[in-house]
Amino acid sequence: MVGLLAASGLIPVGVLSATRALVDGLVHGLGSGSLSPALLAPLAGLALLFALDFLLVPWVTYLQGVVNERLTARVHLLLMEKAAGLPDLTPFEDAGFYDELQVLRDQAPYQPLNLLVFFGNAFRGGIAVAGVLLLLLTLAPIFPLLLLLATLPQALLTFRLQKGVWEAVLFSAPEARRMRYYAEVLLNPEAAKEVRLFGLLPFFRGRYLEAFGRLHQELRRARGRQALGASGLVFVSALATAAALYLGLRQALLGSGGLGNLVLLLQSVGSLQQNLYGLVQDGGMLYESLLYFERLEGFLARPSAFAPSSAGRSAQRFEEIRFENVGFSYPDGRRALEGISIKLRRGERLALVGENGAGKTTLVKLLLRFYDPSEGRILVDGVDLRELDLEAWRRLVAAVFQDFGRYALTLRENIALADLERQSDPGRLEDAARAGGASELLRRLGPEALLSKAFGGTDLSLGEWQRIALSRAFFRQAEVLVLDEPTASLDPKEEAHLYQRFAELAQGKTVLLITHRLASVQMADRILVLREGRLVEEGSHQALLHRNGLYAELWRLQAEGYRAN
Ligand SMILES: Nc1ncnc2c1ncn2[C@@H]1O[C@H](COP(=O)(O)OP(=O)(O)OP(=O)(O)O)[C@@H](O)[C@H]1O
Repeated sequence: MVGLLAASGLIPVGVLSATRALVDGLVHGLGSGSLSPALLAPLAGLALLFALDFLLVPWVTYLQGVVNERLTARVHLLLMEKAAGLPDLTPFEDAGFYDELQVLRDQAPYQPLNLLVFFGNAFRGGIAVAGVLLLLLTLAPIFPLLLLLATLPQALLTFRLQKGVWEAVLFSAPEARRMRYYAEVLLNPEAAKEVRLFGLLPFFRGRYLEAFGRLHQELRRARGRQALGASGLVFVSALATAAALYLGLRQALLGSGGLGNLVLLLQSVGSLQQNLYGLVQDGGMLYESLLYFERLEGFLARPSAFAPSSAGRSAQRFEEIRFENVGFSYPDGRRALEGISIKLRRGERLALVGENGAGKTTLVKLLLRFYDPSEGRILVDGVDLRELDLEAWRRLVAAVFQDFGRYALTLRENIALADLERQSDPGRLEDAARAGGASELLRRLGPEALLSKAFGGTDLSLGEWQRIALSRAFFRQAEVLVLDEPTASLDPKEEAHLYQRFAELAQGKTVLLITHRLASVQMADRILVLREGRLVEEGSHQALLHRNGLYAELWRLQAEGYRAN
């Protein structure tokens, strides 16, 4: 590609010198009535050069296309590997991280192409400019100097201002992100029902326009500065061009240079201006692309807050997990847990109960080491979780999260994601589906049913998706089973079924069950009651009822609802 670009950069120089030879030959043979060989050679040369120009363009485009596709895929892969490869969730708490990721992701489809196209153009333009200047040097050194004066300051200024526009784009990243979000609310199916019911189109449209107004103003200012600055230099440019043309004309009139030289000079002014200006434009865009790749590099080099995990001890099984005076604040300062000390023995079934925002999910997030505690420590058989091999530790755990994933994959894949090494084990798939209450679904749709409307498959109800999520957790035969509101979307029959099967399903596993349905916690060996991040009660169902505290109050409230009639 570089070779082809260099060749095409030399074409304008070839055209200029062939034109000069043509004009000189013409002057020489004027009146002879025949085509002399001195005319034929430049003529053929010109024809060849034009043809070559045509020939090179599609090949350069072809190569740029091929390299672009690969480069774009590579950039996306690097972003995916970085974002999903970070072991913790802390980066997602940081608006700067989001911004950075969004800018990098939004521009990933075109910055690689920009890099290639603008590098190509700038490279070709650079060669053309250098060639034309060298050619002018054969007339007299003053000519390239004057023409440079006519064009270079303008070019440099434009380049400097282009940087301003790019910085404005970066600066306005949060606005651009908001615009994108408002548009997505209206364009994506998730909010389609509420958008229609509540008539939200004008609201989100208005929000979009507000964000657009701010972004647009910023960009317009930067662009205005660019245009204004460039017009300021127009006099310098005109004077230098006039001087060069005057000198050339005088030389021609004095007979010290042929007519060919004058034509060369006239054409060079146009060619230089065009090429140099193009060079600046392309150089500016190239600079922008390079800034993108610089940011990408910075993002990829972003260190993780976590120490490398694979260096740690690899837990295969455990006897006891202990929270020692654990406290945790989210990176935005929100206090979520305070002074938690609990012990969880192998095979024990623990229920976590408490009002919304009490810290139940946060506790699980710490157990899975999505975050590290702000105070205290979590010990697995006496070893700090931070010193364990993180991957090995997580392999011991299966979980159904409140916001479980719904993947646009087949039913089988949706379940087998929890243990991809066993994904082609049909017996295991059936067992997991049975455990999670998805047997009937599996039978009705078949394992290869695609669960996505967007890709031409089918969709499920929320409760059916929850059964899939449960089956996924059971597919991974883990030591620890975390269930965060696992029955929130299940019908009463399936919920009852699940808890009837619970003893069998949880056999040999250590279970952490978070639920607001207190009827289901009775099967736990022990119940922990959290309130505002603190552990306020602990014991069996009976013991807690007896105690007549928060648990008993919540229990009575729920029981009354059922007893009312
Ligand atoms: N990413 C976050 N950043 C800041 N604060 C958060 C974040 N996630 C949760 N919180 C806050 O931490 C506290 C505990 O939240 P958590 O999700 O653990 O509650 P929970 O007991 O699971 O509640 P629920 O019953 O509603 O699921 C809440 O006050 C919540 O607002």
